[in-house]
Amino acid sequence: MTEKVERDRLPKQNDEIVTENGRKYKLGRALGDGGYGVVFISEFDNCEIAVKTEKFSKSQLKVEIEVLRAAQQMGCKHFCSLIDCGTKGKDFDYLIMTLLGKDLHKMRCELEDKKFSMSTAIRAGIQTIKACEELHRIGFISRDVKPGNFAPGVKQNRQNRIIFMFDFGLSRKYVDQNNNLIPNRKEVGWRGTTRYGSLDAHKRLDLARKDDIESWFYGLVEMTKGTLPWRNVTNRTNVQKAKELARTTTRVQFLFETPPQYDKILTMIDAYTFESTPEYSKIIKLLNEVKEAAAIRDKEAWDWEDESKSTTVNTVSSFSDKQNRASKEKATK
Ligand SMILES: Nc1ncnc2c1ncn2[C@@H]1O[C@H](COP(=O)(O)OP(=O)(O)OP(=O)(O)O)[C@@H](O)[C@H]1O
Repeated sequence: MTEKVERDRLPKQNDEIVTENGRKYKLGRALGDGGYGVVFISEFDNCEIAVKTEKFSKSQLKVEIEVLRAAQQMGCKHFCSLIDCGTKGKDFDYLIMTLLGKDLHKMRCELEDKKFSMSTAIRAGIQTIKACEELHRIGFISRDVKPGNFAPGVKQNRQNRIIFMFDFGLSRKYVDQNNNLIPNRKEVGWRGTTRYGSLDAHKRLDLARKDDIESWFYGLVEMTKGTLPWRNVTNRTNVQKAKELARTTTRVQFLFETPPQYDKILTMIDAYTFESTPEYSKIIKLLNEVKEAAAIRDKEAWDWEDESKSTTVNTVSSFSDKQNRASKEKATK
């Protein structure tokens, strides 16, 4: 009788990961549940760090490692440092990186009125588009830009004023070795998270830098207003329709109580094509105009640092397709 080979076993709290060169990481509590894995807290050199693990056969960590390596080489500001990485047999892959705080989606949902102050929304908007610009500069697109994939760093590392981009499981190179754009592959299928997906993502088209910026814009509006018109719509085609209407019939409601600069930014984004280089500086300039008009200063506390504003409740995130697929798989097991 052949013995059944066990594989795809994720580690648990209190397990130890021993790397190829003998470093040991004792896993603490789980910080988050990803699509096919778990992120744990751990310690290295007396510093708290994060350990992302993914099932061996489903692992997307290779591309994440590529992104973090490239970001490190190019001195990017809005990315975690890659501390270690490896594979444990046929069980799981792991990636060890800088610890971050709670993501912007969780942080917003924990606020009393579920929306950020203009000061936090604008400053988070500027930092998150800068993170997208850095990702694009190193040759990758995210294809899953959303507030849930950005988080501030932690005080321990003096990074609590910086917002980081994380989760590159759906990322892809958009340029080749010679830095030429990879040609449009036209129809390739859905990628990303329904709530923040670009119109071209809904059309299942190949995505480009402009799609990351369109998703970033939906996140900006949500952080500012606390909601998006398609928040409670589950059917993807109806979400697409709502996004299309937000350009025409419902544009005024969509952008109601947002600064007039947001309207200009949306017009700019909608003019982009697959090949366009988004005008990051122009968009940041418009956001800086909002900052100046409202006398917002960089030193101000973030909303989540202000205890009077926070209610700590459990939040339901907007799940990516990877997470949805993984939970369905779990449920059918
Ligand atoms: N460096 C980090 N520091 C602290 N927490 C983290 C870190 N990286 C990830 N997390 C937490 O773990 C959760 C899952 O991480 P991540 O989004 O990278 O996993 P994923 O499997 O790619 O998830 P998804 O299915 O959303 O694509 C995050 O929502 C976050 O709460």
